[in-house]
Amino acid sequence: MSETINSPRERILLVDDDATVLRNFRLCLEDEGYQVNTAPNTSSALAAVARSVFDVCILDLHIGEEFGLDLLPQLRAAAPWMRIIMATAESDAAIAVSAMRAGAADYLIKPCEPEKLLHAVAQQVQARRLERRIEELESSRAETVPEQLDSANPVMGRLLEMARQAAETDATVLILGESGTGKNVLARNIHLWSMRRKAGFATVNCPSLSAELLESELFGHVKGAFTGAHDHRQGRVQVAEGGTLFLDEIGEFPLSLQPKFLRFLQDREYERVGDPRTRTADVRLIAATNRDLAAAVAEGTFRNDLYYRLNVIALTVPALRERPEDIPAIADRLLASLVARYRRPARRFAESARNAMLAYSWPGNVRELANAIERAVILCAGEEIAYEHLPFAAAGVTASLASATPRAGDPVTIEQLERAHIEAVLGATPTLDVAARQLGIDASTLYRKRKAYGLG
Ligand SMILES: Nc1ncnc2c1ncn2[C@@H]1O[C@H](COP(=O)(O)OP(=O)(O)OP(=O)(O)O)[C@@H](O)[C@H]1O
Repeated sequence: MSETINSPRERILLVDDDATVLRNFRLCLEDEGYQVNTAPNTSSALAAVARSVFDVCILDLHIGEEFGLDLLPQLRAAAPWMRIIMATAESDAAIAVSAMRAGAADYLIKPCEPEKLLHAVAQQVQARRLERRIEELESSRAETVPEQLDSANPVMGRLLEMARQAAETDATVLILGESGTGKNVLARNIHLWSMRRKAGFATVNCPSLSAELLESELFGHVKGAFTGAHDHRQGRVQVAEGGTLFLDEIGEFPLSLQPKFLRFLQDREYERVGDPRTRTADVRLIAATNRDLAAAVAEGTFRNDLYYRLNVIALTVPALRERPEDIPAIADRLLASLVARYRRPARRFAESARNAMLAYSWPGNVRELANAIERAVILCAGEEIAYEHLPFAAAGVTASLASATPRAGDPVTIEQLERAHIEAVLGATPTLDVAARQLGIDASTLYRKRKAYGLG
């Protein structure tokens, strides 16, 4: 599949044996921006529905020798979400009633003026959009408005720039980074920055399901496909049609299902569980993981070819300790939203709290910061959140460190500032080498400075 700029356009299927009607309807609908496919008989209509996802179908009552009302239940079974408008040359109330009973959404009398056709289609498209929106809301996480993403940190700033550029294309994006750094948030923002923003964003949480259930969750299943499959079910791929499919924790994707997923990634083709018909999807893929996928490939738990297919644009979200300059702004935003949620009096952070938040290494990243602030908002009875309200005691950041840590602009010497910075970085990183890389100096220089400042 080509990686092109794509807008979410509703797909319409026209089923009619009259070539002139097909042509006229098609031109009229395409002019309006719809994506239109035509089928001159029932078998090609069923084949089209099996291949692609349509939002609306205009079904002629008489298709040559065939009767549209006979095809209606088959179309409904193959594509229960598709809104069907029956079209006929005669105004016959009895047929209209039968069509509606059989599941048609509307009824159109031919010949009809373009305005009438467009009006009827627009009504059904609107209904489909609403349904999709509900499906999307149900499938997405509780907080549907993604957090604002900007950064004062140059590495994170470049990453956001790349993410915005990638959002304009259909390229697959792989988001890497420690747990809690905001990979989900970034994925949802990429969707919102893209042309696909009006269509669905569906998340699949890979580790929460067995290989069988994950396959059905992704691609859907038909009734009776396996024990417990009491009904047809559309997969997340279909919920995301025209939009974005987000695979969270792709590193945990079951090895046995990886070949099927690789094929989907390459061709956007798939089958529902229990249904041999091949379908195509129009979705953009974003995947995220906190695992080292290259290591998983080396261990044999992740397919090499899948890794290369996913790794088109890789964005590594830095840990919070690597972008401390973002802590104040994120903390302020979190404070404002949590205060509103809990209707609590806290309005600002005391200096001691700000210093402690800057000095701490946040191994759980933004998630841990959010939890700490949530706790503080609940505990704080006044307007100012102080060091005491933050859950640091157990984490090893002392009040004296917090209150004594100098910041840029404070009336302190460069040495005092350097010492505090080195101490904080040493506390936040696992090894001297990592600390040296973060500080932008070589390990031997850091070793000397550590000794000189008496930092152990
Ligand atoms: N820039 C931000 N501003 C405010 N809150 C944020 C920001 N980034 C992340 N968060 C919050 O931090 C928490 C963790 O974010 P998210 O779930 O996106 O992280 P993740 O990297 O996907 O985590 P995991 O790897 O565990 O799935 C969420 O509650 C999210 O709302």
